[in-house]
Amino acid sequence: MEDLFGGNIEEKEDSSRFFADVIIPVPIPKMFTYKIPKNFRDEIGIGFRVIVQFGKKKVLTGVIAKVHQKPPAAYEAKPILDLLDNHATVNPLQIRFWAWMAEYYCCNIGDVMNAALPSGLKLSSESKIQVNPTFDQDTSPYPLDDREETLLQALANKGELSYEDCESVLGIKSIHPIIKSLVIKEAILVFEQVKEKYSPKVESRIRLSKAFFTDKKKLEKLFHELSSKPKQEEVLLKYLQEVPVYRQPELNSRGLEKSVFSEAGLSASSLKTLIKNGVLEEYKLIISRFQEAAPSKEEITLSEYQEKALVKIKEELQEKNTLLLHGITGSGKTEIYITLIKEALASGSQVLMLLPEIALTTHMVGRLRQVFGSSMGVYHSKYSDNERVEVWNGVLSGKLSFVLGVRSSIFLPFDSLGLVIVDEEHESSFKQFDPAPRFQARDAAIMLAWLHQAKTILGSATPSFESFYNARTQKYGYVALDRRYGEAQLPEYILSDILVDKKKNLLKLDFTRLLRESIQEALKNQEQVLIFQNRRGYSPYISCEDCGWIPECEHCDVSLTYHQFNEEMRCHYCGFKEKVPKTCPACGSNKLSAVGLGTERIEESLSLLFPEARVARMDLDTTRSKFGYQRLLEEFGSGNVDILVGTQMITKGLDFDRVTVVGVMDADRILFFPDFRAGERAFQQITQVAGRAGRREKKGKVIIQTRKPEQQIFHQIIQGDYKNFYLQEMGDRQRFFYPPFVKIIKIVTRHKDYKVAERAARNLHHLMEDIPVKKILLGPEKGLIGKIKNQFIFETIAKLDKSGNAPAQFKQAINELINELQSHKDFRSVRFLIDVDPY
Ligand SMILES: Nc1ncnc2c1ncn2[C@@H]1O[C@H](COP(=O)(O)OP(=O)(O)OP(=O)(O)O)[C@@H](O)[C@H]1O
Ligand SMILES: [Zn+2]
Repeated sequence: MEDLFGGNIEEKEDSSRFFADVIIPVPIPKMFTYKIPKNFRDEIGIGFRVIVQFGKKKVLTGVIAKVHQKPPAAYEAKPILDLLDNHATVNPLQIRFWAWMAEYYCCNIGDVMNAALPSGLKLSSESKIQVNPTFDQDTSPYPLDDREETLLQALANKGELSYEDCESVLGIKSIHPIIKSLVIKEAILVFEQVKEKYSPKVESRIRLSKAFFTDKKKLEKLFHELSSKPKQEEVLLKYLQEVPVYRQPELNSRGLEKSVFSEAGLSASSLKTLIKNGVLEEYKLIISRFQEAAPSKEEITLSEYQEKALVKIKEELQEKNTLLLHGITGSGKTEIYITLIKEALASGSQVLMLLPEIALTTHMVGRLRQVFGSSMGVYHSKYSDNERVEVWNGVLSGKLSFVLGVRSSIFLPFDSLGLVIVDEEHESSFKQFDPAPRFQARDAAIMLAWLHQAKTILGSATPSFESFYNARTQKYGYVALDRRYGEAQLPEYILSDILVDKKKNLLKLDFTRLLRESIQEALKNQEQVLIFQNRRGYSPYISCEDCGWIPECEHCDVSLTYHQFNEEMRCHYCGFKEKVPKTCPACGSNKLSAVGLGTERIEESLSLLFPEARVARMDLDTTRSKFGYQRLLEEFGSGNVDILVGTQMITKGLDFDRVTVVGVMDADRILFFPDFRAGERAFQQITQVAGRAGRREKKGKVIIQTRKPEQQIFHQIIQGDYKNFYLQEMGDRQRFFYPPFVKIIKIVTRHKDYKVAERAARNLHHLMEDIPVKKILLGPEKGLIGKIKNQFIFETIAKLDKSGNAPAQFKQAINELINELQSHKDFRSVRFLIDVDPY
């Protein structure tokens, strides 16, 4: 940088130069050393955010990992351009955690930083800027200078500006100090992608106009006039009844939510007239997600069994750091967590509770909010970036000592965790597949807890085999809770043979007679039904009855899924879509038929079979909008829906009173999936969805449709015989070298040219054979899906001996091999991905 920081003067002071190692959010496997300008030297420290130049033009936010006096040997250190904080935004424990994650999951610490920090905390030349909707210049305590005002004006006109736009608006080169200042003044928000743009929730409210509010006489006169207009009078009376402004004048400024009037059945046009005549006024209030909510007083009393489990948990945690709470569906694990969280908070520790994305419902949030009020933060991926920044800062300032969140909440700036809870720990969505870091949030949470010397509780009705294995080998503590709370009993299971019904002509629209009759019965009793099929869309594919042609994605090696709703064929891997062909492009036949079962088709069949029932569907396609999932749950909860069809979204955590029948449409599909965990997953998914039935007095019924009812797994599910199922599967895993007996690392090679991808994968494979650790290498093989988004995919699977440091050695070696290969000109554009524990 020119002489922004008085470069000339610094030259003379060589001996007192200081340097900082900075983590920057780029996929490069190291930190960069920058020079600390003299004017920052006393203020800067580990975990502070700084603005640095990277490459020729880029400006990035980095985080300081280390301050020292050693200049880099290979390059001339550039100066840090600016300091964004006057305190650490990231604490040293987090930096250790990031470093651990980068090493364990074979990625760059910059990738971890990128995943960890919300984009609002990462100002860069790629950032976009918007006005903070809650900013009000008239009431803001911070005056703006001319340039800031110009920029704000431009933002107000344009809606958003890129970093470069900001530079050209003001005609200057280094825009970051101005942006930084506006962020501090809370006038603007920084974001990364357009979809993140923050629009706050606004509520329309009504209050009494000043003239009437301050002058009682005037109001009396008004009532006199309104006596001939009873509807308007009614509206005004309602307001004064809800907001007694004469007894408590301070209440008027907040007024009353507008919807209160319509909900009370009062005339909307009268309200409008009163506003027009200046009696009432309407204003907009921005609703924060972080409303002050006071905990409610209500105390929970644990049942005898819950109490026993609690005592045992505490006992076990005296010795063990991690504990598996194996409590059947509906056993009341949540209430046990609540008691433990309360105790941890009372002792001054922080608490983190992780839930899978789709289990983080209003219901769960509401339940915990009742107990913990606004000292609890909620961290959800559907929240805007700005809301995530608020939670981050809440944890940093100590305002939020308890966070309930999805997998990314492990990155929040906790500094004294005492307890970490991972609920539904078996859930596969704790694993992040793309992009790097490809971490398993449950495993990472255990590491995080260890760094804090905190305890971890893993909870599930159907534990993952890894966790159960760790419990059986005494690495984890173990507490079982095998009784449902209250009077509720486990449901009755019935296997329904699809082939038998088919032969007898009893199969109608893919429903066996038993399932149809059970649904009918439930409907008659005004009970609710869940139908589970883990496949969205109408049908997995369509096919020509004459020549067998199947439409495929142009960019991926998969067939297109038929979505009847908008008459489209869609690729579930890259989003490619096209209209459904009228005739077969291969042979011209017009006999194209839908093959297989998706949720859309089941929804349609249900409407045909039960025309009087209200049917709804819950899958990725119906829950894309921010509140889509929530709305469906509310509809179902309030009884507006009789039958809910869904993918694995309906298997998690739902706790509704009136569900008595659960149908599993096609259990074989889950069971015969080509993956070593198919059995484990089938056990988990079927048990979990079954667990939604009969959670109150009335016993539930679960009907499993299958073509192979003799399969042993079904009988183990029915008997709740997790242990024997586990033992049997573990025998196979040991014989065929699968986790938890070995460590698996998957190495993926991708390139747009098939030959190049294959050759690179082969080369790497050969090189890996020479890594001197005990291992089995499988591959390289075309991926299960051979091409995604025009990139051909080859995979090698390494199975490593878990003992000793074989995995660590292997990881280090592959990183080096990949670097070596990539320096070869043929392979420069090949992408190699390493996925540690890829399941
Ligand atoms: N001590 C208690 N007092 C009152 N109600 C309770 C108590 N314990 C549990 N419940 C109620 O029992 C039901 C089941 O509890 P909860 O949802 O915590 O089960 P769970 O173990 O999480 O089940 P799942 O694994 O199926 O989600 C809930 O409606 C809950 O409110
Ligand atoms: Zn595709």
